[in-house]
Amino acid sequence: MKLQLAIDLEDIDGAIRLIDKTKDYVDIFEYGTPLVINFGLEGLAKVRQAFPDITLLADLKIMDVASYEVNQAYQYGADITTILAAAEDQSIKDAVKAARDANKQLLVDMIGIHDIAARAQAIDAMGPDYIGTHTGYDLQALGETPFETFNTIKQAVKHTKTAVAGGIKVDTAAQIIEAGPDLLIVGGGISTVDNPTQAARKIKEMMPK
Ligand SMILES: O=C([C@H](O)CO)[C@H](O)[C@H](O)COP(=O)(O)O
Repeated sequence: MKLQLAIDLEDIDGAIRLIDKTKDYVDIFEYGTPLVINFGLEGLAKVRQAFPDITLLADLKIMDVASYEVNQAYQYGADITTILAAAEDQSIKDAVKAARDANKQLLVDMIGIHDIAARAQAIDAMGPDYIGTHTGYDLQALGETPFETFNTIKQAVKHTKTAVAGGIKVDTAAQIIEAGPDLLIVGGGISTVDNPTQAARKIKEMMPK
C-alpha cells in the first residue's frame, strides 16, 4: 500500500516546502488540480526540478484530447497523471495507450460517477494502472465520505490497482486502510494540520508495508 500526498492549496514554494517536510513518509506526491489551474505545467516542472527523484502525479483530471494531455503531463515531469472516468471510453483507451507508450502510469478518477460498479468494471477492462474512488471537496462539505463507494470499487475491479481519496485524516485513515486500497490519497489531512510531518508519519505507520 502506498501513501500519496495531494498538494492542493499551496503555491509552488509552499508545495516544495511541504514535500521537504514529508518526503520520508510519502510514496507519491500529487501536484493537485488547483496547482494545475494556478501555475500550469510550468509549476509542475519547477517541482520536478527541485526533486528529481520523487514519484510525481499531476492531477490533470483529463476529459478530452487524452493522448496529447497525458503526454504533456509526462513531458513536464509527471510519472502518473489522471483522467476522469466520466470521459469517453475512447479517451480513456487513448490515455492508457499514451501511458504504456511512455512507460508511465495513469489513474482513472471516479469522481461524479454514480453507477460505480458498472463503470469500474468497464474501466478495469481498459487497463489503466489505478481506479480511484474520490469524494470531492464539494460533497465533503455536505458530509460525504469515500468509504462506502471504495468497497463497491474493491468488489468490482479485478485487474487494476485501487485508490481512494476524499477528506481522509489521521483519525479516519485506519478505517480505509482496513479496506485495503493499493493507494491511499490524503490532502488536507496532512497539508493543513499543524504538523504535516507527524501526520504523514502517523498515516504511513498505520499502513501495511
Ligand atoms: O483531487 C482533489 C480535489 O478534487 C481537489 O483537486 C484532492 O486532491 C483530493 O480530494 C484529496 O484531497 P483531500 O480531500 O483534502 O484529502
